[in-house]
Amino acid sequence: MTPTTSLLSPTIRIGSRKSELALVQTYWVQQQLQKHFPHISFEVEKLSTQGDKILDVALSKIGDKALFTKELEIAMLNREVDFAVHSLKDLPTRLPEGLVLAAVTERENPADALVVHEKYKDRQIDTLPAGTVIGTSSLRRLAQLRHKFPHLTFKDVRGNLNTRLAKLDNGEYDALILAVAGLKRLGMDKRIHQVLPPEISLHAVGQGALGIECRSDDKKILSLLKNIEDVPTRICVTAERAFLRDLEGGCQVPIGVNSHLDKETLTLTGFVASVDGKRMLKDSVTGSSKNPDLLGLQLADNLRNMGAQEILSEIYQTHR
Ligand SMILES: NCc1[nH]cc(CCC(=O)O)c1CC(=O)O
Repeated sequence: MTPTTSLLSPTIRIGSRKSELALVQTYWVQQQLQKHFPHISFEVEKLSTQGDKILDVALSKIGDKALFTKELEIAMLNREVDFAVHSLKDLPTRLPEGLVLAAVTERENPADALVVHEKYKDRQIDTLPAGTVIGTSSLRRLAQLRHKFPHLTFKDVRGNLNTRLAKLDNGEYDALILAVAGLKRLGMDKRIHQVLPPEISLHAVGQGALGIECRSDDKKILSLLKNIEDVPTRICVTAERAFLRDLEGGCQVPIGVNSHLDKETLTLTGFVASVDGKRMLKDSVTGSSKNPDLLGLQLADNLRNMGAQEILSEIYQTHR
């Protein structure tokens, strides 16, 4: 593609959250675009979202799913920024009128990682002693780990990655479950003690991928962003997001996925669980990668037929 640029082309403004991880991700996107379009100038506008401000409330108790994205979306609709870079897993499956998921970049390892306090450096997730205090703020991680390891103790943890790791090191927690992707992007690979396999932890929808959102009528930005789209990642996350969109209701729910693309064949695995981890419904579907939405909907249907709706309705009643 030939860069559409001239001396008169205005600076393109990229919206980002202010957190260290968000900025690393946004600067990476800026750099990729800069390689494709050396004559365009890109600048990063740092905005604070509700999720960056409310740090003392459990994420599962804050109803708003657009916690980490709303302020950026308002800025796009107000034409204060041209597009926004998100961790795709923080981007709601339904976007506001006038905005689209313009590009999805190549996914980092989407798995969850176990990070341990020094005193457990010789243990793995399945050899941690009873009562070990695990920090997580995700109902998905909580339900899956309670299901497999009911003898462990779980405690909510909030704050950015550095804050969480400090709370681990000072003994407030014995271990944390964090995304491999976030740790890697911040250069903290060394803190990854164990990458949890899908049999233990299915990841969040979109985990490990970046989602870039822009105004649906902005043809110039849409075509610019297509240059950094990763097609295999787009196929996987399209199936994952269709699955979640079809099942989720008004609040955070214990839902996880795994997708595997082999040439033209996509396999999507997903679960819905009760928060206590006692009921766990899991299934897989396989089909053509040409219609990933369909696979997501099929998997949601299968889980509903297995009784997912009952679990979800209970969660909506008690967590509201
Ligand atoms: N909700 C927090 C969040 N949003 C995105 C990431 C990093 C991983 C990713 O890009 O999926 C994290 C941290 C975590 O889950 O440990």
